[in-house]
Amino acid sequence: GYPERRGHAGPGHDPALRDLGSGTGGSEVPSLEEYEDLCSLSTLTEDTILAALRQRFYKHNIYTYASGILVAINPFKFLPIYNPKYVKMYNNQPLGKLSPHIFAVADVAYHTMLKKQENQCVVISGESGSGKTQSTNFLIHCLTALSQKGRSSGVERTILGAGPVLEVRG
Ligand SMILES: Nc1ncnc2c1ncn2[C@@H]1O[C@H](COP(=O)(O)OP(=O)(O)OP(=O)(O)O)[C@@H](O)[C@H]1O
Repeated sequence: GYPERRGHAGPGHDPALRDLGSGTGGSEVPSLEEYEDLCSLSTLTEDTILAALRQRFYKHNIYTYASGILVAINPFKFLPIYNPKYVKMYNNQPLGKLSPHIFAVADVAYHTMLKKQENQCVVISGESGSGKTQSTNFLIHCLTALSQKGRSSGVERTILGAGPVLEVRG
């Protein structure tokens, strides 16, 4: 499990990341039924999983963990959760300590690579239009931001530029 996993998240946790982009100004009381990790659900059925994801999505929390897997629901609109502040916030944090986020996955892959000196792999799957390319871009953005070299060498632009070519080639 996660070293500092919160599991069932109640009100008052991690105020910096609660209900991002919901426009409620934080005045809305978070529901006790809001789970950041689907493994914390007491009853695990398709219905309870979808209900938990739906409830989070309505509050603009598009990311939810299923243990070490990140479930992302395409919001089809801009959410202000990808700026450098968030790269910094997730830097060197154990998975599950902060709210679920694609930057948390990137950060864990990056730091595990450094620690173990082994290549890491992030598998992104989903149906067409679900946000795989966008998620890949966010991952690369975070990885290059975490790497000092990435910032000066323009490697993010180079990798992102290669994406469409690779997609065309299947
Ligand atoms: N996290 C996100 N925030 C905002 N918009 C998003 C996000 N993820 C996806 N989108 C929107 O959804 C659209 C489709 O996403 P994307 O192209 O990443 O899907 P895909 O899974 O790669 O699709 P395909 O398999 O057809 O290539 C994007 O152009 C973008 O407008």
